Parts: sequence; structure tokens; C-alpha cells
Amino acid sequence: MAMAELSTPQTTSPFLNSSSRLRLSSKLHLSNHFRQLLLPPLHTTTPNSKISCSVSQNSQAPVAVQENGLVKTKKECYGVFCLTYDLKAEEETRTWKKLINIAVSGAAGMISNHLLFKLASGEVFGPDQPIALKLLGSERSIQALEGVAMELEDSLFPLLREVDIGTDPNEVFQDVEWAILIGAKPRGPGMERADLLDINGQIFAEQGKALNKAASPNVKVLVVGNPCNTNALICLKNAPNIPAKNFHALTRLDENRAKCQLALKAGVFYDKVSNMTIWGNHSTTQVPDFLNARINGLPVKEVITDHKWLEEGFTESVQKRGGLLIQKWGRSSAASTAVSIVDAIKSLVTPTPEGDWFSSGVYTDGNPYGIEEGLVFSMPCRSKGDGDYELVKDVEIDDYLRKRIAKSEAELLAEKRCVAHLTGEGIAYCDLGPVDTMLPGEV
Ligand SMILES: NC(=O)C1=CN([C@@H]2O[C@H](COP(=O)(O)OP(=O)(O)OC[C@H]3O[C@@H](n4cnc5c(N)ncnc54)[C@H](OP(=O)(O)O)[C@@H]3O)[C@@H](O)[C@H]2O)C=CC1
Ligand SMILES: O=C([O-])CC(=O)C(=O)O
Repeated sequence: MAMAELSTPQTTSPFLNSSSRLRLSSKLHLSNHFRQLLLPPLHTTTPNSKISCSVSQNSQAPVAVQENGLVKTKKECYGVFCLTYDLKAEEETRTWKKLINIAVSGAAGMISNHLLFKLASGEVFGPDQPIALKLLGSERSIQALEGVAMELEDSLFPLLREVDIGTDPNEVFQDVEWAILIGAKPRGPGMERADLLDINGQIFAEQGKALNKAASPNVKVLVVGNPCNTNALICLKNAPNIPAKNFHALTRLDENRAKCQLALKAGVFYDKVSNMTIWGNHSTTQVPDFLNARINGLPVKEVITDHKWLEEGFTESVQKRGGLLIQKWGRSSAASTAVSIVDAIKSLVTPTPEGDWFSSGVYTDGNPYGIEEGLVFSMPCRSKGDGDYELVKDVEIDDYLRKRIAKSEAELLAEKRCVAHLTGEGIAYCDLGPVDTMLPGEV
């Protein structure tokens, strides 16, 4: 065993303290990783302080860690992330927040390929928030998942403390505080909508059960995989121990798309558009609410006087944006979806600016808009930044909006009937019409 002496910050390192004993595969490994691990950007360095660590020069992959004479193994962890760091000492320094566990399903897919690097960079939870990523894949994707983990290793993110990969949601979801559920089967040619609801519903029923059993009791769940509203409903119904309020279906991409279209028409930069609600389903029946949205603090209808465009052109462009993108790209939106996931989470962990709100698909339990109870429906929300939200209760709904919101509501009720066997609400009866439940990408 060679002993390495390295300079390190005087304050406790986020990764090591002097009692940490790590088994690494080679000296080269040590120099590559340790330098990054010991010099996180947020710490001031005191050049004279030293840290000692023992290095095995002939060990294999770093899968076992010796701590207080006990060998700890982590079954599903990956590479450098299998090392165990003394996080307890670090938590006492107050410099770093307590580690949070984040699960991502469909982690080898296109959206995740953008999202994971944003999560690991600190862009989502902040520059002082260490994270562990728990990546859920399947037999299909396990090799690719290793590739993802390798790229995460090579990115040397100071905040990324662990990466676990696995195919069993009961293991992957253990103690997670956030679950971002992206993995879902894409709709194939000729596939009936009812079949898609059923196949993906099975995935979300299983994951709901696993979250119920293994996750932190206050886990926040963001469902992205389509049809995301109904998948979120299935998931929450299978997780009775987790508050239904903790489940979200991603409609933030629709909100972002709507803001962009309004900004374009008004000739303003898109940060001038606020109070944008998406009502209803993440589908072509969604209702982007131009009645209550604002541009530079003014009602949209005062700024954009072409009301016919608002009712028809604007609304349809948002509803069908995903389909247009597929026509251009040959695949559905991935980067902008990942950005919108970041926005959705940040909206829950930072206070909503005064007077503004954001959209999220949430459980309609006691909503003030007369939407049928027991659906996951996109509505205006505000947050104090504690991970929770409250509904905005005084948004005006005129006849135009009411009619369209009712259509999206009817669609979600029809979807719900199709998955009754997965929500514990009896026998499924599927009467979806040919144009119902079009995903935004299915035009
Ligand atoms: N809500 C929103 O705003 C948006 C939602 N979406 C939805 O997000 C989901 C993921 O999109 P994206 O990352 O681009 O898709 P990809 O096809 O790149 O990845 C999807 C992942 O889903 C997993 N999956 C789970 N079950 C199945 C199955 N039965 N058959 C095939 N794959 C399966 C696969 O991973 P594995 O093998 O590891 O399980 C795959 O890697 C889709 O449902 C898409 O419609 C997309 C854009 C916007
Ligand atoms: O339909 C899809 O898979 C893509 C999608 O949800 C969107 O672009 O909004």
C-alpha cells in the first residue's frame, strides 16, 4: 500500500476527511479523481493542511470500501461512485447540505441524456447540494446505462456523490427524495391508444408500488413518460402512503412553448411573459391560457390585439408544437423537455416570484375550478420553495376557456376509465375516440 499525501481545504472536504480510507485501482486513478474530489470549487483552500489516504496499487475496480474495519459493498453502484465518503463529518460543517437521493427512470433515454448532467452540475438543486443519482433502466438498456454512468464519472462533478444503476425499482427507489419518471414505451405504428395506456400504465403501477415501499415518505414524483397525466394518476393510486399532492405530471414544456409563442407574436423577449397556465392534459386538448397570461405585466389581450390568432393560431401552435418538432427532428423533443424538467423542479424548490405562478399537472383534490376530483390535471400553482405547492385559486375562467378545459377534462376522464384496472377502481372500460388522447407529438 502506498500512502498519498495531498493538500486539501482546511474546512472539511465534501468528499473526504482524514479518517476516510479509500481503495482505488491505481495511482493514475488517484491523481485523476482525487484532485477533483479534494478541491471542490466552493471551498477556500488552506495550502498547508494535509489529508492522508491509503491506496491499493493492485486492486481491481473500486467496488468495496473499508470503513472501521468493515468492508462495505454497494451492489448497484458504478465505478468511482462505489467509494464511500464520510458524509457525516461533512454535514456538520454547514457548508454543504445533506445529500439527497434522486431517482431517474428511462435513464438511458434521450431526455435523461440531457437531464442527468444538469442535475449533477448543481443547476437544479443548487451549488451547495450534493446529490446521489439512482438510475433505473431495464435489461434492454443496462449496457447503455453503464455508458451514461461512465460519462457521469468522466464529468468530475463535485456535487455528484453516488451513481447507482439498476433494473429493479424496489432497489433503485430506496430512500429517494425525488423521482423523475421518464421511461415509457413510445407509441408504435398501428398501436391503439388503449394499448399504450395499458402498457405504460403497468410500468407506472409497478413504479408506484415500489415508491410506496422504498422511497422516502415525502418523495416528490415528476412523471414525464407519456401519457404523463394518466401515468401520474396510476402511479399515485399505487402509492397510498405517499401524499397524492407529491405527484406531478410534466406540463412545464407546454408552458414554456406557450410563453415562446406569445413573446414571438408580441415582439418581446420571452422573459417578459408571465402567469402562463396550461390547463388539462399534456395532449392536443391542453388549453394554453392567454386570458390570464401577462406580457410586461399587462393582460395578453391588451398587448396582442389579434384575438382570432390567440384563440386559434396560438392555441393550436402550442398544442401541436411537439408534433411539428418531430417532423423536423425525426424524434420527439429531448433537450427542451430536460430544460422544462429543470424548470419544473426549480419552481418547487425556490419561492415563486410575487404575483406569478407556474403550471403543473397535479391531483384535483379540492380544486376551486370545478374540475372533476381524482384526475391529474394541469393547473396554476405557486410554491414557497419547500418542494410543496399550493393552487392559485382566483384565476378567471371565461366561456372560451371553460369549454376547452371541459374537453381536456373529458379526455382525462376517458383515459381514467381505460386504466381503472390499474388504479384499483374496478373494471376498465375504454371508449376513447379516434382523435382522443393525441400526444403533442402525434399530429
Ligand atoms: N411530458 C412531456 O412534456 C414530454 C414527455 N415525453 C415522453 O417522455 C418519454 C421518454 O422520452 P425519451 O427520453 O425521448 O424517449 P427514449 O425512447 O429515448 O427513452 C425512453 C426510455 O423508456 C424506456 N422504456 C420503458 N419501457 C419501455 C418499453 N416497454 N419499450 C421501450 N422502451 C421502454 C426505455 O428505457 P429502459 O429500456 O431503460 O426501460 C427508453 O430508454 C416518452 O414517453 C415521451 O413521450 C417526451 C417529451 C415531452
Ligand atoms: O408526444 C411526445 O412523445 C412528445 C411530447 O410529449 C411533446 O413533445 O410534448
